[in-house]
Amino acid sequence: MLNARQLAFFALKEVHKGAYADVALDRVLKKASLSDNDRRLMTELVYGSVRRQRTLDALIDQLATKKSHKQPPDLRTILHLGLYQLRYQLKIPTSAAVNTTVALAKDNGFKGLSGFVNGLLRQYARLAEKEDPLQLPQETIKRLGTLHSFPDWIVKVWVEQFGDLETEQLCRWMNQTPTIDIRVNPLKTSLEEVEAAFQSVDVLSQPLVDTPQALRLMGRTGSIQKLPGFQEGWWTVQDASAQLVSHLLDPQPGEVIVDACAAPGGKTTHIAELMGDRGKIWACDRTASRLRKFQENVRRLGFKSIETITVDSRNLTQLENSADRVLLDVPCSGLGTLHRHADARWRQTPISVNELSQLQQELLSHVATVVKDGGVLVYATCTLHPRENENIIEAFLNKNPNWKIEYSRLEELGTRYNTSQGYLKVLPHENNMDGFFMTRLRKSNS
Ligand SMILES: C[S@@+](CC[C@H](N)C(=O)[O-])C[C@H]1O[C@@H](n2cnc3c(N)ncnc32)[C@H](O)[C@@H]1O
Repeated sequence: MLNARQLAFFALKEVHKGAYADVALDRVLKKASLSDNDRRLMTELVYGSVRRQRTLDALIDQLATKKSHKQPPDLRTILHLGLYQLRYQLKIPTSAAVNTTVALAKDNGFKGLSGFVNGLLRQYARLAEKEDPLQLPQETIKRLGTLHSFPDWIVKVWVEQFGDLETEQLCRWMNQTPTIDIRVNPLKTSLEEVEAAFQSVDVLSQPLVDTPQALRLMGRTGSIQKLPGFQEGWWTVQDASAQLVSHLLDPQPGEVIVDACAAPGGKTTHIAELMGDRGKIWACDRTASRLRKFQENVRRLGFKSIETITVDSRNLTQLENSADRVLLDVPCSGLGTLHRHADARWRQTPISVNELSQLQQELLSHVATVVKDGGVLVYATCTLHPRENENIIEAFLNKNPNWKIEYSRLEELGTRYNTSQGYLKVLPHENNMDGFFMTRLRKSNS
């Protein structure tokens, strides 16, 4: 039977061929029969090695005569696995980390290089007894990028916004294991009832400030969908900061709402809850497969007020001037949720950010035409990049003098967020929630 490290190696090979880390991990896990402990170890090794890739490569560059990118790709992956355990999995004894990595090398075509693997890992372990073996560049961006394993361009975007100190806190935060928040459906149950149901299966949870329907799960939960109340539609998994978005929209019973980028429906279903399922919600998305997932969620939660439209919302002509409120939760680079996707930091690039920013601009300028005179539009992203946030809103307001930022609702949502200039920014290192940007705009009554 294959062990957790061997399976982690298979999954990482897929990732290095271009697969998403979660997809590769799931595919390998489905075929394996591992104990819970081994599943956890494998998951940690795959996500950790992907996340810490830059730091691990820097160590190989230092400790081997051949640079990391000149090593055979599979050998580099094996070294990542070994170094990851030595550096970040301190509960694993050094001898176990080294010996299992040497065995991996032997079993996967590198018998002749097992001595090299052994030597490199033992050298790391020896140096680490005295001080951190990682040698860091002087220059701030490269230093933070190497130490915390982020590409320079992301560190630069953050240093320009938050300064060196906060960027370091943010990088550390994004390397943590993510927490899980749920949103309780008040049309079916209460926070107290869900807390008690979770307690009955030894899962602890706690309410959060500013988001009245949120519970944060504490410790191990096992498979989320098996927790009490999921099938019954009592709750939905949604980070607390994403819950703030629909509170900012503040939809009222009986209104017409358009959610222009709706799938998989986290915010649409929240809107339906806030409206008591009374009114009409048009949920639009251009990706049919994501809308199918959306419909499953709507069925589970049991809402009648939601109707879906498969459409590119840049051509949403049928709903012009029809909505009291519009939510535009655009596709974005996700720099506020990097902790949730181990490989996301390596997938995005300055070029993808430019493309997204173009799409966001087009979506905003068209979707604004769906709002009635006097109506509201909330623009939201889960990123921390001004090109997708402040710059989009500033350019829109400059071109559309009949739209203004509405400040009052921002303040009502809680004072612990950065709300300068009318933008509510959730900063993970300060608020301990996913990074988000949101703003509420109102169209004049012309
Ligand atoms: C950030 S996600 C939305 C998440 C969703 N609001 C939620 O809370 O579950 C962005 C969505 O925009 C959709 N999308 C991307 N480009 C689009 C377009 N031009 N028109 C409509 N939907 C689009 C994507 O398919 C994706 O589902």
